[in-house]
Amino acid sequence: MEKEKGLLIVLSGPSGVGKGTVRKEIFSNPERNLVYSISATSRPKRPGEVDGVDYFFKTREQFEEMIERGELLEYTEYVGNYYGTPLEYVKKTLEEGKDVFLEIEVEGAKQVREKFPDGIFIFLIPPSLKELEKRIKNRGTESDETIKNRMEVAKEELKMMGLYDYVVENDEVKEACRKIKAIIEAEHCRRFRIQNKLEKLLGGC
Ligand SMILES: Nc1nc2c(ncn2[C@@H]2O[C@H](COP(=O)(O)OP(=O)(O)O)[C@@H](O)[C@H]2O)c(=O)[nH]1
Ligand SMILES: Nc1ncnc2c1ncn2[C@@H]1O[C@H](COP(=O)(O)OP(=O)(O)O)[C@@H](O)[C@H]1O
Repeated sequence: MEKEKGLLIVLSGPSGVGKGTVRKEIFSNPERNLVYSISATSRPKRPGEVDGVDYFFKTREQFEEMIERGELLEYTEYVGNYYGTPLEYVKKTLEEGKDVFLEIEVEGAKQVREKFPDGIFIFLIPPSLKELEKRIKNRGTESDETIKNRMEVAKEELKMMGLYDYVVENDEVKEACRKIKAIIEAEHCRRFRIQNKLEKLLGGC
């Protein structure tokens, strides 16, 4: 019987909603079959970040070469830096039957949808716009003007919600992770129910 392919899971949502936080929590205690796809970026490495762990850090020139060689599943330019998903790793890992998890912003997610319509697209939302603003403010050093711009961008990003399969509220991080894991589990059951039943019935043939 043909080997089951893994699922492609895309976690997306507006800037500041907590995508990175939720993803790190999920991978602090990952499911056996779930792997994270490390993105490439041209943004400078932050203190504590490790090349090949947090990102594959590239120069703009190196990143543009990757684009030209068709090595990226999707990419975007976000706040002045490139971000993209290496295609080969995703393809190979799905073929091996593992689930691949992407944590990317909305433009990239749209491109993935076109290439992998069977992916599971999960959109993370804040409990409220006020809370989103608080998170963006808490995160860093941005001026009031930038925060206003960020909020306008975030409102546009929120409008993309309708393109996703699932919407999960990130109120409590642990609760959001629990819901995401439950979605992945449910999708496995739904998609592979028939194949699993068949294998059970015919197993050993
Ligand atoms: N399209 C796309 N977005 C990505 C990728 N990797 C990370 N991102 C997004 O890029 C944005 C900026 O990430 P980062 O510079 O690490 O800063 P953060 O705002 O602290 O998460 C976040 O919204 C990430 O989800 C990728 O491979 N493709
Ligand atoms: N559920 C939550 N409750 C409160 N604060 C949160 C929650 N999730 C994330 N945050 C905080 O919000 C800020 C933005 O989170 P981050 O993961 O960087 O967002 P994103 O990756 O979507 O841009 C961070 O300061 C983070 O600690």
